[in-house]
Amino acid sequence: MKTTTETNTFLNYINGKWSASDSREVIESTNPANPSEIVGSVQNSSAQDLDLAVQAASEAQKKWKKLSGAERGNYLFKVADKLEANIDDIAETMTREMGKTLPEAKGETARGVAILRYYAGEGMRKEGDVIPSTDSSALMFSKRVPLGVVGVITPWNFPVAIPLWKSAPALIYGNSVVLKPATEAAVTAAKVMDCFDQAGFPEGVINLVTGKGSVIGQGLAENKQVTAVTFTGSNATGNHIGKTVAARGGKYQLEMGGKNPIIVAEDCDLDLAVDAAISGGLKSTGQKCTCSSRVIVQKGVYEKFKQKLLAKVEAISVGDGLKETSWMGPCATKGQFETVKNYIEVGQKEGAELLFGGEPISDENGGYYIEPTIFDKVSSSMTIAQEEIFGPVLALMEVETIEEAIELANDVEFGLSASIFSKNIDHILSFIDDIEAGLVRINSETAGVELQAPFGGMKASSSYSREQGEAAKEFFTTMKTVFLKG
Ligand SMILES: NC(=O)C1=CN([C@@H]2O[C@H](COP(=O)(O)OP(=O)(O)OC[C@H]3O[C@@H](n4cnc5c(N)ncnc54)[C@H](OP(=O)(O)O)[C@@H]3O)[C@@H](O)[C@H]2O)C=CC1
Ligand SMILES: O=C(O)CCC(=O)C(=O)O
Repeated sequence: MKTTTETNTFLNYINGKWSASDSREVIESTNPANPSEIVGSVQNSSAQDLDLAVQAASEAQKKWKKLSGAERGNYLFKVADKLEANIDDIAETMTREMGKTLPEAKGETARGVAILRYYAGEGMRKEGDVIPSTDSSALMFSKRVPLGVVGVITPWNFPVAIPLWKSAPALIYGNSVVLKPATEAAVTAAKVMDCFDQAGFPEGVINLVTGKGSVIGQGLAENKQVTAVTFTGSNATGNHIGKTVAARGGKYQLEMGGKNPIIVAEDCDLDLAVDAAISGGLKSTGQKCTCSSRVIVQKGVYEKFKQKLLAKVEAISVGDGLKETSWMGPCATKGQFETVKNYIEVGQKEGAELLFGGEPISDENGGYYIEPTIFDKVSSSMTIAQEEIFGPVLALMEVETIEEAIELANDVEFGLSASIFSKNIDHILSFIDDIEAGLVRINSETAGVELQAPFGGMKASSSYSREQGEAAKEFFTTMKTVFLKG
């Protein structure tokens, strides 16, 4: 990877070459556990840089789509090997850049390797169906074909997995890619891109352009040569991108927020439910769109659940994600830290009872740490029960019945993931039927995504499309229906 090593500056990757932006400006990416440490600088790219990348991608796609699926898959297998070889460096960079603990960062990078291998294999799978024609002397079949250039706009919370679960399927189905990663995690993205470079990917097939969302992300959304845009991030940005791409007739896919409930029924294994609330709600400092943020507990076990939860949350160690002793790292950015503090204040003002935590943790390096926080007596109309906090905050809500629990669980604008802890098959079946969520989890935490299964939400969480697994084919290809007669 070409970096100017003295300053640890990372370049754009356009048409198979590492290049500086014509703006000659860089943006510093800092460590949320130690904000005075600069992890690296990335290019503050201009609209002209983006144009070059889109042109390169458009040109390269013409040859790339002509390769067989197996040939494209071989390239992805090579990238997977490079990523695996660099797992320690990339995971450490991720921890230093966005704060996630090192074991979580290693797990995510290993997931990236598995994603690449899964989609590499996809190059050998079927790309259409034979459909009987009413004309007995004709052959009729459908054939999936690539879209063209795909714009990939990604957030900072999964800086390896999300760029890969969008780019790998785009590539295997014959598209070329321009990736615009979140600025807060762009150094990690540059290191992932280096794996494509080391694997000898043909020039222009995948490109990286870093810079401001309002310039590079917006530019991808507006550019008519970019046939499709896939996005994960906030609802405000996602909805804006959706409108922009739709207005020029492009295809888009949006994965956005969640306000995921976990229902704890009286008949469940309470210890399992407690562990799931903690793991699903507080891992990654609550910065997952699949995080549990509302814990809806049946009256009969409410007090017992609360005491068990408190005992375990008290034992959570917060600190630099690079330290083995840290179970929970800092918030990823100063902005995120301020947002979470603000939600905690609003929760108290609106009458929720602060049961545990709620304070920033002072630290000699000025890291963006917040105590794991539990609110009691939360009602559905409160802001902390409605809006995505993206921080280590759990809201406890008490209900009498499972019907009431499901109604409460559905009383939000989001519908990404939802979980129930119960041993009662009737409760479980009505939960599966009535819950408004794309991911329905029984006796398991709300977070946790399997790369071979469809991923996405209902209501405001997604644009009704699904990504990952076989579902990716729907978004990253279009269909030809061929009627062949001799
Ligand atoms: N669903 C999820 O997984 C995620 C949800 N969020 C939610 O979003 C909140 C804010 O986080 P934030 O990082 O600001 O999320 P954003 O949605 O603003 O950022 C996500 C991506 O979009 C880019 N972007 C920003 N503005 C535009 C634009 N006008 N056009 C095109 N692309 C753009 C960003 O670039 P740049 O980084 O340069 O701004 C980044 O690459 C969080 O508190 C959380 O609630 C955040 C991350 C992931
Ligand atoms: O839970 C996961 O593994 C993925 C979550 C996710 O996609 C997100 O937070 O953006």
